[in-house]
Amino acid sequence: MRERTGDARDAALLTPREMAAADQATIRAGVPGAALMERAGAAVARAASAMTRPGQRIVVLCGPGNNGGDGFVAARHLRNRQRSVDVLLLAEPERLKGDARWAFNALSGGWRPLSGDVLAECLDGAHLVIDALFGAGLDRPLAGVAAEAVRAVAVSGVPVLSVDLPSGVNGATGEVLRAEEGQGLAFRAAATVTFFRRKPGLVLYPGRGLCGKVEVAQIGIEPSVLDEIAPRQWVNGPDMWGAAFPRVRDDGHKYDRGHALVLSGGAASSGAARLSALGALRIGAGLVTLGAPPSAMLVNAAHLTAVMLRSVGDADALTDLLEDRRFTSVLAGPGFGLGQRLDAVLAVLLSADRALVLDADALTALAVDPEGACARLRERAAPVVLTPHEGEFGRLFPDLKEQPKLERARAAAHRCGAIVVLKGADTVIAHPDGRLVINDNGAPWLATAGSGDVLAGLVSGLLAQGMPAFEAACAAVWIHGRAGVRFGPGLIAEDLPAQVPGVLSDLLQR
Ligand SMILES: NC(=O)C1=CN([C@@H]2O[C@H](COP(=O)(O)OP(=O)(O)OC[C@H]3O[C@@H](n4cnc5c(N)ncnc54)[C@H](O)[C@@H]3O)[C@@H](O)[C@H]2O)[C@@H](O)CC1
Ligand SMILES: [K+]
Repeated sequence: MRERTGDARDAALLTPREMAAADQATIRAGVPGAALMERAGAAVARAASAMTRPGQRIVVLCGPGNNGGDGFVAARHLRNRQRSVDVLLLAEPERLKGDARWAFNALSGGWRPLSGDVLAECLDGAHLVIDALFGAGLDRPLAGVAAEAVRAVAVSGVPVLSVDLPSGVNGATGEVLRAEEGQGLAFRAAATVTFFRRKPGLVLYPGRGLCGKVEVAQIGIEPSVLDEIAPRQWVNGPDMWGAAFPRVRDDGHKYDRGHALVLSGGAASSGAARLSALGALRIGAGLVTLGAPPSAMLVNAAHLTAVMLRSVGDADALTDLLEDRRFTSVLAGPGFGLGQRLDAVLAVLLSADRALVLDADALTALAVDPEGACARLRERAAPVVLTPHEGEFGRLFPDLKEQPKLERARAAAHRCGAIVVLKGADTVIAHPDGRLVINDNGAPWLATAGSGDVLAGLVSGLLAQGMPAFEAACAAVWIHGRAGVRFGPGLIAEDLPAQVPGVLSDLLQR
């Protein structure tokens, strides 16, 4: 693995507001807005050319703003490439402004107003639709002719290439804008050409499911503008955490690689903690001990080999065990079972000066008193990583439930001073200081019983090795995703730890 973290600026995700600031900074530095639009439109035309052959028909839907401007430029280039292009305009031409007006004039005619009838006529026999209705400037749900166009294109089955974002998708949140009543509407694109950097709305669902294959085109914006804009969200990848990843020393000892303690529930649900323990061991913790109640000692002993086993019947036993300073991280929650033992164990853990991962039942137990839990978490000096899925998150932060995913995760991390891993197909990892990473390498078959237990174990295994908590959480989520992709369909949680070595050796070769 690379010694240095790569340029995290490559992984930055820009909200529409940040993207507008990047455009403006570039324009202030002397690059005309029309030059940016020309490159943007040309990139769209290249992508559209690759999706069609000369002589084929392309319908370009152009909106009233600069997204439409990109569409005019693309249409001009595509005509030069011998495509037959219908430009349908969702605005009075005299209302076009600035760069969009320039691009419209440069098209020199050959357009029609967008209406249901004209669109139906154009879609018949068309090979591609370019969606240049709305991009970063979308500020209300699609309605009227635009909404009809989305429906008609969907019914036609003609593939869509979206410019910047599928119209209807909020670039900051990935949500489809919808009126108070009723469903939201957005294009479902086969591909999207976006500019300079990806947008959160292309990485978060439902936007991620609507944008198809995403190409990021460079249009002449210098990466140095990011220093000024200072975006606070990135897409997950080794560039974000590679430099902090634990390195195995040639002359190292197992105790140099940390000792993770994983707490098990009762006999019938002890499998979850074993999955976590295997995850922790596979990701490189030098030692892993499973702390089980007496009733679960036999079953755990029968199933464990490299993982050590200790009896931890109650809070006192845990306190005694933690006297051993060599335990460097503790994980509680998977399969633990709610009740007195968990409450007592949590009380010990919240005041213990060890890196902590709280998952599953531990999160449910904290949700009995969310405010008190956050206050206690905030007081801790050692790092905490919380790994809730949506249900657990909703119980722990009930007032945040309705907010968009990024804002929810950010607010929760800030409130409890913990790293929050909000799990899902688009897992978000939030730092209390506002930094946020979105994961995009998962596979649908990772949504299987016990998968989250392995993930919690991976986090605790990295924490045990002293990796900073935010980086550890991001790395664990990414490696977990990659492990799932590597195994493929049919995956069960038991398969995940065994995939970790392969993922690690790929990483080492980067
Ligand atoms: N110089 C620049 O700023 C550049 C901008 N670029 C393009 O410009 C886009 C952003 O342009 P704009 O800020 O003009 O925004 P848009 O073109 O996305 O749309 C803004 C316009 O649409 C209207 N509108 C928003 N939602 C609507 C709805 N649901 N129904 C009807 N009308 C609606 C707004 O009132 C406004 O008139 C980017 O997505 C990108 O495609 C690129 O050309 C690169 C350069
Ligand atoms: K669009």
